Amino acid sequence: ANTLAPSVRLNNGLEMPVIGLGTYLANEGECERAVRDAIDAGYRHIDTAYLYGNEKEVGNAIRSKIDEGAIRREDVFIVTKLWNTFHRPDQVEKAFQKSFENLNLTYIDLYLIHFPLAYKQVHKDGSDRTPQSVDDVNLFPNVNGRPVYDDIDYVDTWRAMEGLLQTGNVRSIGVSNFDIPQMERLLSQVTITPVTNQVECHPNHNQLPLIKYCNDRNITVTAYSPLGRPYLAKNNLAINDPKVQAIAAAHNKTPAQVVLRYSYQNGAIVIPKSTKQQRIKENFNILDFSLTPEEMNVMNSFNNE
Ligand SMILES: NC(=O)C1=CN([C@@H]2O[C@H](COP(=O)(O)OP(=O)(O)OC[C@H]3O[C@@H](n4cnc5c(N)ncnc54)[C@H](OP(=O)(O)O)[C@@H]3O)[C@@H](O)[C@H]2O)C=CC1
Ligand SMILES: O=C1CO[C@H](CO)[C@@H](O)[C@@H]1O
Repeated sequence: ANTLAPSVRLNNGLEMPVIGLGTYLANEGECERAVRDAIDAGYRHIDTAYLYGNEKEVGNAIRSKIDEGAIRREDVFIVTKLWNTFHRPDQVEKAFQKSFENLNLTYIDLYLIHFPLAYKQVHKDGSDRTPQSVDDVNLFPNVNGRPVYDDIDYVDTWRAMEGLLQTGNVRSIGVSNFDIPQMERLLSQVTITPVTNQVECHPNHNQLPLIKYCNDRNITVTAYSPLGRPYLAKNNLAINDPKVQAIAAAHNKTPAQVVLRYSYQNGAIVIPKSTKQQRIKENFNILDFSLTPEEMNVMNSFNNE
């Protein structure tokens, strides 16, 4: 059997594995196999979202692994997210229910507010009709390419998220893409503290102040785009840099592993996405080495804030 990643204890007492599989752009036909490969490689945490359109495939993969006897439901941590068009408090349960049905997994471990901003809810057919179901909603309402926002306070959305815990269908709730002032405002007004804040986090955007802010309050930070999305070909991306290649060579690791290890050593949970079996394994294999303080300093130099 594969070695599993350790878990962190969340502020509600539940445990969340420190490495998860990302699934944004894990498309139809490849997502299910990638999730199965990840379970085989030792991953016990999968990150999806209603937005990604692959919740059914994620659920199918997990159920097939449960049916095979490879895992039990309680061995895996499944995360999905509330999209921006469903922030109205009376829409939150409906949107959750849709994700819950798509995943079809007895319960969901963690449900996140995907962004601290709301989009207006309009029908995807372009008419003025009120959408009758979640799948009727245009996920990117826009006028001439500009998003159409709705004036809904994320504090009100959060209170509806709190209500979901009563159903027993979701065990933890959290947020995503919240900055420190937004966290501060949320925490000052609500009773249940988010278990995590999932944010963009990699050497070029290392989020050290946010990690400290959250960890001081017993909130984990989940690092999304932890490789820095190499396909966007940004300048100065750590994963492509000779200094990172040298650090990797010194540890007999790959640049991707060094980049993931860096955010992990900074205290973040990492959720790299890959649909390639070899990379899925590679990205998981970051727990058997550590970066020295000098190497961490080199990695810190990529931060561009
Ligand atoms: N809450 C939010 O708003 C957001 C959440 N997320 C979540 O975080 C996850 C990860 O972030 P994501 O944006 O996908 O970006 P990542 O930083 O994880 O990069 C993924 C890209 O890197 C490639 N890749 C994977 N492994 C390696 C490797 N070892 N070496 C070189 N290239 C590699 C993948 O290609 P290939 O698949 O071909 O291997 C893919 O193109 C998402 O999938 C999603 O679940 C992401 C963005 C926003
Ligand atoms: O989760 C996500 C995946 O990436 C998308 C495109 O950048 C984001 O909009 C979204 O937050």
